[in-house]
Amino acid sequence: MKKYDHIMIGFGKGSKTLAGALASRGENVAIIEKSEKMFGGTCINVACIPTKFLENQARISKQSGGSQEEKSARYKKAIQDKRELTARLREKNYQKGISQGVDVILGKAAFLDSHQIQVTNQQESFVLYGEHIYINTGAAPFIPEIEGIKASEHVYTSETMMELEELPKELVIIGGGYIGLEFASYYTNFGSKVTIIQDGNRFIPREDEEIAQVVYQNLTDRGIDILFETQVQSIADEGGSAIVSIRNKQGETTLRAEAVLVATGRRPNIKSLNLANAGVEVTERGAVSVNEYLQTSMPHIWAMGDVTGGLQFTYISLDDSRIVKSQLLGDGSRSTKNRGEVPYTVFLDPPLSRVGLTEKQALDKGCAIKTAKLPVMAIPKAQVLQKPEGMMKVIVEQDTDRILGAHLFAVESYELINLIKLAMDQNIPYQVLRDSIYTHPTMSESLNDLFGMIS
Ligand SMILES: Cc1cc2nc3c(=O)[nH]c(=O)nc-3n(C[C@H](O)[C@H](O)[C@H](O)COP(=O)(O)OP(=O)(O)OC[C@H]3O[C@@H](n4cnc5c(N)ncnc54)[C@H](O)[C@@H]3O)c2cc1C
Ligand SMILES: NC(=O)c1ccc[n+]([C@@H]2O[C@H](COP(=O)([O-])OP(=O)(O)OC[C@H]3O[C@@H](n4cnc5c(N)ncnc54)[C@H](O)[C@@H]3O)[C@@H](O)[C@H]2O)c1
Repeated sequence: MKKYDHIMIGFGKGSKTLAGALASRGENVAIIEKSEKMFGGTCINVACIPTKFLENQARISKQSGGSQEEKSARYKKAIQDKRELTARLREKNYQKGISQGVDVILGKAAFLDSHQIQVTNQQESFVLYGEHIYINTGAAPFIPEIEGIKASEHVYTSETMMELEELPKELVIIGGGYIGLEFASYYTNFGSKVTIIQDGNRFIPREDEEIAQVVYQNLTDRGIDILFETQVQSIADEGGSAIVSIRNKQGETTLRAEAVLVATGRRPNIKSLNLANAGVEVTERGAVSVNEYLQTSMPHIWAMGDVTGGLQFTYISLDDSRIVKSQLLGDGSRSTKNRGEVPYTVFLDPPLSRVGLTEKQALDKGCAIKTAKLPVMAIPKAQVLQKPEGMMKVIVEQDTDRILGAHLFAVESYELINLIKLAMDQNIPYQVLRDSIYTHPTMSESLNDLFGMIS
């Protein structure tokens, strides 16, 4: 039986980063990955990178306009180019692992006990021994129990949707979360007619209410229909389309769509791991149970990324690897409690970026606050970019002048939000951002005006 100092299960962001760091120090490291199409993990193959490539292509296509045939041709080309991009990145990730001295092993991993892992691929099945083990198996789409959902040929997940070469004329999206809204935005720009079905009664309920209202208005102005408190009863194929039967307060009706995207959340990938054999505990919600140092119930086994049931972002998996690395190679002080603010962006057009508290959250915590709002149309760079839609809002603590939250529904906000995160982490008072010199014309300079409106 081959023995390793470190075995990573899953070729995710956390694994590949940690594996490289350990291997470069002469440690004996293996990554086990179940699919050769997933070398490098979810992000580069079927998630962040391909979706953001399509997001960009969709905006370019929208600007080009033209007939439905031209739009469909551009869409098809974008899907093909996306495939090339992911193949290139996959190969690059594989080669990087190898060149760092990491053994990349193809096969599905399952625990036999707390150190021995059974690896099974199409050719063989064998056992490896790991002194230290890291679970980084990610998450998979949750598919709700809806009649006909599995049988329909027109139902997709985010992953399979990005392999669809024909631009759907009508797209129905089940779920109005990150994936649902992003795909709604891309496919609208490509030229599809999009309807989002949401089970709840509020639009992006975790977001600041005022900003959510502006985003909602923007999406509906772009022609996206959003149905609330609506249940999908069944899906049935008919004449090259899916017939989606829905029910809400208005009664029952059907929607016809060439494609139906299921975007109802992603659940940790633990099923095939046989965690019980290793004595690794699982949470009630089916994630690997970890403490703030990402240690599982077994002292030599850690978990990183989506499988821990926390925030599902690539940069969280990356930061998880820093937390584990700090225990293995550093002073062990880094933890999920001191990693700082976690910003995020929903890649709409314009993007919605956020860090920190909403106004309501700040008030509920009993904070005395000051707020400021700036319409994006007032920002010169937004006019230059011909993207004047949106709104920026910040929340500042009355007594300390600390920034508590920022909600930027604005072009290029995915860059700007990281600057505000830095200020928040470093306890920099809002006046510093207000009075800073920024290059012109940029979206950053809007911080002069935005924070200048705090009184
Ligand atoms: C459509 C979409 C768009 C997204 N966009 C963004 C974005 O813009 N920005 C962002 O930060 N995040 C985004 N995310 C989230 C991001 O992709 C994930 O949070 C991130 O990829 C999780 O990485 P990870 O390290 O947890 O594991 P993953 O990268 O998911 O890697 C897990 C790996 O484990 C393998 N595996 C599973 N089980 C086994 C087993 N038993 N044996 C061996 N191997 C196994 C899997 O095949 C997989 O390759 C997006 C997600 C989706 C679905
Ligand atoms: N830009 C980014 O960083 C980015 C982009 C895409 C995805 N992601 C990550 O991927 C994860 C998964 O995204 P997601 O959109 O699948 O999940 P999500 O949890 O963000 O949203 C799921 C939505 O589906 C709704 N829903 C659930 N069941 C339903 C049903 N039967 N009918 C109608 N609506 C239903 C929920 O109310 C919710 O609004 C996110 O948590 C996010 O972290 C990140």
